[in-house]
Amino acid sequence: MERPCVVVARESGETARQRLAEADVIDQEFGIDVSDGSAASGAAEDDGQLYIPVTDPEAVPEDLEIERHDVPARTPQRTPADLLGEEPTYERLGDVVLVDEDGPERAAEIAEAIMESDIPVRSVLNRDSKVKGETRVRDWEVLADEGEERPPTETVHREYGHEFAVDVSEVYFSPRLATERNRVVEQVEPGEHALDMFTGAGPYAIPMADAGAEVVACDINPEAIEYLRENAERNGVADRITAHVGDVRALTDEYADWADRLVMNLPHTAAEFADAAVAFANDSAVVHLYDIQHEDDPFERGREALEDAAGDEYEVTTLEERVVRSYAPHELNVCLDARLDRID
Ligand SMILES: C[S@@+](CC[C@H](N)C(=O)[O-])C[C@H]1O[C@@H](n2cnc3c(N)ncnc32)[C@H](O)[C@@H]1O
Repeated sequence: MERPCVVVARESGETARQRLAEADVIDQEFGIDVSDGSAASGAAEDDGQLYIPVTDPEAVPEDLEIERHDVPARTPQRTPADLLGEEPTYERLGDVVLVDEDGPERAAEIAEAIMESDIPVRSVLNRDSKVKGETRVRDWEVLADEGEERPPTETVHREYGHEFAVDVSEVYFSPRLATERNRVVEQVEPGEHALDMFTGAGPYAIPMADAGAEVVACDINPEAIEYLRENAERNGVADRITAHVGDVRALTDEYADWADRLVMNLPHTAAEFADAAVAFANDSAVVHLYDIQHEDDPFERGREALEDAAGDEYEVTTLEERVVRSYAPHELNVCLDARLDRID
C-alpha cells in the first residue's frame, strides 16, 4: 500500500530509523521496504534504498527526504501491552528485556507477558540492586529464561549500526544512553585522538574508532575490557583501539598531552578524575564529563573540578550543558561538554 516514507541509502538506514523512532513517527502498521538494487528483490523499485513508513511527515526531521512508496502491511504483532492491558515499563538490550519492579507478583506478570508477546526475547531480568562499587555492575534477578546455552544476562545489542556483546551481570551497560552516545560520536573527526576513560564494553570507543578516531579505552573492570576487545573485533575497528585494564590515572604519563577528546562517563565520580583529564589533554581538547547532580546546578561540580585541575595551564570553556535524562526526583544525569585550551 502506498504510504509516506522516508527514503535513505541503505548504509544510513539504522541511523535514520533510530532518529524516526525517537521522534515517534515510524508507522508500525507497515514494514520497511528494503530494496537491494537488484531486479530480483521484489521491491516496488530496485534502487538500493530503504523506505521507512511514517505516520506524520510533518514531524520528520527536515534533512530527511520523504516520498510516497509501496510498503507491505505488517501482520499484527502481540505486544506485552496487548497481553497486559496496559503498557509496562521495560528496556530492550538485544534479546534480553530489563525491568525494574519491586513487587514479585507484578514482576512475574510482566515477565510472562513479555515472553508471550511477539517481541524477540530470550530472557527477562529484574534490577535486584542499585549499580554498585567501582565497576557499576548491578545484581539481576532472572524472571524468565528460554534456557539456551548463553547465560540469560548475556546478549548482543545493536545501537546505531554497531554490535555490542555484553553480560550485564559482569559489565555496566545502559541502552538508555544510545542517543547521548551518538551525539558525542557525531562530533568525532577522522584522525583525532580520543581517550575513553571509563569505557565499559565500548559503546563510545567503538563508534568513535569507526568514525576514524584513534582510540585509547580504559576500564578498571577486566571483564569490561574483554568485551571491549571482542566488540572491537566484531565491529572491525580493533586496529584503531588500544585497550587498558586498570585505574585510568595510571595512564597519565603514557598518554600525557595526547588526547583531542576525553569521554568521562563515570557519573557521581568523574569530577574526581579532572586532574587526569587535564594531564591527558593536548593543546586543545574537548571533554565530555558526565555527572548525576541535583537539578539546581547539575553542571557546577564538573566545571569547578575542571577549572581547579586546569589552574593557569588551560583555559576552560563550556561548549554545551546537556541534560541526558532525569535520574531520580530532582536529580539529573547530565553531560558537560567543555574545551581545554592551553595557555601559552
Ligand atoms: C558508568 S560505566 C560506563 C561504561 C561505558 N562508558 C558505557 O557508557 O556503557 C563506568 C565504567 O567505569 C569503570 N571505572 C570505574 N572506576 C574506574 C577507574 N578508576 N579507571 C578506569 N575505569 C573505571 C567501571 O568499571 C565502569 O565500567
